[in-house]
Amino acid sequence: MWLLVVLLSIFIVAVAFLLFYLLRPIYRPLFLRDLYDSHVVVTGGSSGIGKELARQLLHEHGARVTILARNQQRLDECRQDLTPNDSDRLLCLSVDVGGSYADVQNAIEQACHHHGNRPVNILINNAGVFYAKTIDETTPDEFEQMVRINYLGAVYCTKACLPSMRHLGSGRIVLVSSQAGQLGVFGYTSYCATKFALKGLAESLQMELARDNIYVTVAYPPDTDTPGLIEENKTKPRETQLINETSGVLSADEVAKKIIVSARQGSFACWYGINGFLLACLTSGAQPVTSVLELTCQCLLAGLTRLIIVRLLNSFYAIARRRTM
Ligand SMILES: NC(=O)C1=CN([C@@H]2O[C@H](COP(=O)(O)OP(=O)(O)OC[C@H]3O[C@@H](n4cnc5c(N)ncnc54)[C@H](OP(=O)(O)O)[C@@H]3O)[C@@H](O)[C@H]2O)C=CC1
Ligand SMILES: CCCCCCCCCCCCCCCC(=O)[C@@H](N)CO
Repeated sequence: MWLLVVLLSIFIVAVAFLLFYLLRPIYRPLFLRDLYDSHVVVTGGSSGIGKELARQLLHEHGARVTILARNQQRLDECRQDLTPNDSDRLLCLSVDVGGSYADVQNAIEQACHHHGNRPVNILINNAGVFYAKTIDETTPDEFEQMVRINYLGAVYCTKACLPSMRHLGSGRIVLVSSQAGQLGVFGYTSYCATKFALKGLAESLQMELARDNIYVTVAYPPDTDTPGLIEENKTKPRETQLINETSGVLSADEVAKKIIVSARQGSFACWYGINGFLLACLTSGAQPVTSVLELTCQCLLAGLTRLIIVRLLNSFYAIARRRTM
């Protein structure tokens, strides 16, 4: 008798799991309804984190996506990879986001027009360049390029998308910073500054948008396995590499996934792993509160995270002092 009950229970659980799995295509769109057919602009969407964001948004959330990046050949390849059947749900436009504001504005207008005059529901400012070099090795031109693309690019795209978001009465703006936007790191004098700048931008912006039902998210990924990182590693000082290893390397897939979740929830900070969590507590400063649980952790862990970072800084400074040359 008991054996029968146990076998029956196992059978019921197995059938439930099978149904749960088989019915995924039907119930998933119900949960993801809020992104289905919405218009998401991903800057720097032709490579790495941006490409993965575009892929997930298109294929897992049913969104309409516009990718902005410069290199036309890379955009064409990306289009082939993401939509081999040439769907009109993906638009790839060549524009330098850190170039002229008029060009960016024009690209955003074109994007809205292409997607049936849908305003931009979510803007993900992800385009970025990074050269890991000390201040002596970084050229003035590289400093300027990083400020233009990493900072001004985000300002221009945000400014161009805001009027239509305001008109719609809702929206999300994501700024892809980095853990190097939360603490200064050897070899990132130019890069860190542009990533710190995004937090200042985000805090002021969120205050200005308080009445508009538009939420700002800042993402702080650690090293992420992308073509950009492979390029960066070619010139990365050993010191920078050793410091970055503290937080390990993530896949672009993991990084993109949490950016999408955080943007949907309207969380102000998007962090990764235990180091990311502790850094987010340590650097929460005067940022807006979007989760009571996070606020509780920030208050309770303030002293402890400061002690942890001072301990770590000692080891980072030891690495920096050992430099020979
Ligand atoms: N990979 C990592 O370790 C980490 C990355 N980040 C940040 O994540 C973002 C993406 O990084 P990742 O995926 O590695 O980068 P990749 O180098 O792999 O890709 C960068 C993308 O940005 C585009 N881009 C660069 N400059 C411009 C520009 N002026 N106008 C428009 N598009 C531009 C590139 O296309 P094109 O050159 O054709 O314009 C490309 O599509 C960056 O902001 C980076 O700082 C944060 C933490 C860690
Ligand atoms: C109390 C808190 C403890 C937390 C530990 C902090 C560890 C610091 C590690 C710094 C990692 C910086 C990665 C930058 C990645 C990046 O942006 C480049 N790859 C360029 O793209």
